Amino acid sequence: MSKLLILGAGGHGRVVADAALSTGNWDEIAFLDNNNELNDVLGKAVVGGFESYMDHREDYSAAIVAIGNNVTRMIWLDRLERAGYEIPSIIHPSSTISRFSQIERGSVIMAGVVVNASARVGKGCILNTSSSIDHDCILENGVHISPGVNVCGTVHVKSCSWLGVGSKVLNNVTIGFNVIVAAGTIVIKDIPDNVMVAGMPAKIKKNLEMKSDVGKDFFIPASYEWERNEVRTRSV
Ligand SMILES: CC(=O)SCCNC(=O)CCNC(=O)[C@H](O)C(C)(C)COP(=O)(O)OP(=O)(O)OC[C@H]1O[C@@H](n2cnc3c(N)ncnc32)[C@H](O)[C@@H]1OP(=O)(O)O
Repeated sequence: MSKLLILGAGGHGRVVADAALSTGNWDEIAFLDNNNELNDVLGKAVVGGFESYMDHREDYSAAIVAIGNNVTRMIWLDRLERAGYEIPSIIHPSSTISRFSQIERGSVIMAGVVVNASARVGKGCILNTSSSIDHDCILENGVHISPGVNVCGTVHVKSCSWLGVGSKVLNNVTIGFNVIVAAGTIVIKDIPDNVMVAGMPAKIKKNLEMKSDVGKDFFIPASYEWERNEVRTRSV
């Protein structure tokens, strides 16, 4: 029997649960959430707070993190992996994912998403509703692509960056680590690490700090420093 534990029973957690149920891959789903007023979400049990994750290891073989904040999501994903949970990727059946793309564990792909050939999506990413990731793109770990975003071919988005709703990225651009691309922005040139950009074309609006004790290396394991040539020749 396949049982999935979802960390986070908020709006994003409900969408992840819905996508997981749509796959037909899970016999049972339950949530962990720190809101102790939640007992039942979408008719599924909330079986404890986040910190109780070790207690459920025997009952639930697989777990996924449904937390919107990129850094927090990656930290919890790491804890679950270390605890021995299987970390699946959840891919909504109405998405169109190229057989020549690669999706790493812990990533969730919502309804209406398109991922084209030779794209590579790292660990713990969110590809939100009706976004598109075109050929040869590299999304490193912990990236969030918001609803309606279009990423053209051969774009590289580094770890923990967030592309806001409806933003668009032109071909061959690199977006740095821990970047926020504001809603509706058009990115036409490379963006450095740790900034928020907005506008058409994108301009830097502010510098950002990584609000976490863990260093940048935590988010970019060597295995995810992908070479573009390797991406073009790999298939699932
Ligand atoms: C399923 C789901 O719901 S997934 C979630 C999807 N939601 C989103 O994608 C929301 C994205 N959020 C945004 O775009 C927000 O505007 C944020 C996160 C960028 C705001 O970040 P903040 O750091 O709070 O920025 P702040 O509001 O201080 O604005 C800083 C500057 O950027 C500008 N700015 C902020 N957002 C935008 C935007 N979308 N377009 C143009 N300019 C913008 C502000 O006007 C301000 O400009 P100024 O300094 O010239 O006055």
